Amino acid sequence: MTGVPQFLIDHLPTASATVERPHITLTWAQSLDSKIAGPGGSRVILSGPESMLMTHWMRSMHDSILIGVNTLILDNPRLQANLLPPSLNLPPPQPLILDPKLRFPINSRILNEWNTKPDQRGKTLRQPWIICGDNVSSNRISEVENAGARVIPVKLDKYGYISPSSLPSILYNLKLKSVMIEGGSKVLSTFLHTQSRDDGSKLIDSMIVTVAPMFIGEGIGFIPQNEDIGLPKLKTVHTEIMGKDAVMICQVDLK
Ligand SMILES: NC(=O)C1=CN([C@@H]2O[C@H](COP(=O)(O)OP(=O)(O)OC[C@H]3O[C@@H](n4cnc5c(N)ncnc54)[C@H](OP(=O)(O)O)[C@@H]3O)[C@@H](O)[C@H]2O)C=CC1
Ligand SMILES: Nc1nc(O)c(N)c(N[C@@H]2O[C@H](COP(=O)(O)O)[C@@H](O)[C@H]2O)n1
Repeated sequence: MTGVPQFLIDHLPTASATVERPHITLTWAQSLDSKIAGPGGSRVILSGPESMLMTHWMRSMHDSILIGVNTLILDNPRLQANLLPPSLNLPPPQPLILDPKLRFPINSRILNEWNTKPDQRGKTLRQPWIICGDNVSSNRISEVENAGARVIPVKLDKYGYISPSSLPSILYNLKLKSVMIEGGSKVLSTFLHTQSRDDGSKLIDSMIVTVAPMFIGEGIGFIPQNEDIGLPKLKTVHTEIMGKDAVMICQVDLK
């Protein structure tokens, strides 16, 4: 694979997204028994080399990558498109963390790399942006900002979360045209249970799922147990075999 996989060009129209109507992609990698991590949330390598590279192409096709704070704490991910050739000089995606209580660990890898590799800023790295509740203390916000991250306080919903339906307006304010939501389980669940944006249009534009031919058994499901009622109807727009894995592109079917 020397360039963006053709099926992503054909079925992931992020290039035509606008700040006024940002494109929202929901994506994850799962086992055949629908697990995204092992016991206690331990990280599992599900994607083979081909689908992992495809995931990094997907990252580079979006303005931003979003995860929940638990994924940040458990996986300590890099959230870069670092598997792609550096010679392409592709702009790095903006890391966004949904973190209502601002539990953000200031020793996280995304912040450490931002602070210790100033020459890579804007090349392979962007400053971590943390979206928290507007009830977080100013002392805590200063602590995280002084450590080098940007903190964006927003109104929380009745569950104490960043409301999925309000994400488009948050992206609009941040001038981001697209976001790739990578998980984890709780974030995938609240977004899958929310059909529309505050303006009434469809929330999720694309859903891309890598299915790895393995069973995990005990582990973390793609959504938490007992949250599988009320999930949306889907239609498959494309499937692709990538090495050992199958990649499905679906859309929410509002009909
Ligand atoms: N295989 C894959 O593709 C992936 C696997 N994972 C795995 O997922 C696991 C983590 O998932 P999980 O524990 O569910 O945590 P999440 O990463 O989904 O984070 C959940 C937390 O995010 C905060 N939050 C803010 N807004 C929302 C919202 N709208 N909906 C949900 N949460 C919100 C809350 O923080 P607070 O509690 O502070 O209020 C919540 O508890 C890890 O084990 C990781 O390895 C993660 C990504 C991809
Ligand atoms: N596509 C995919 N395949 C897997 O097998 C995975 N375990 C994940 N996990 C997600 O990727 C993040 C790690 O990213 P970095 O490589 O550190 O940049 C992890 O936090 C999950 O969001 N994804």
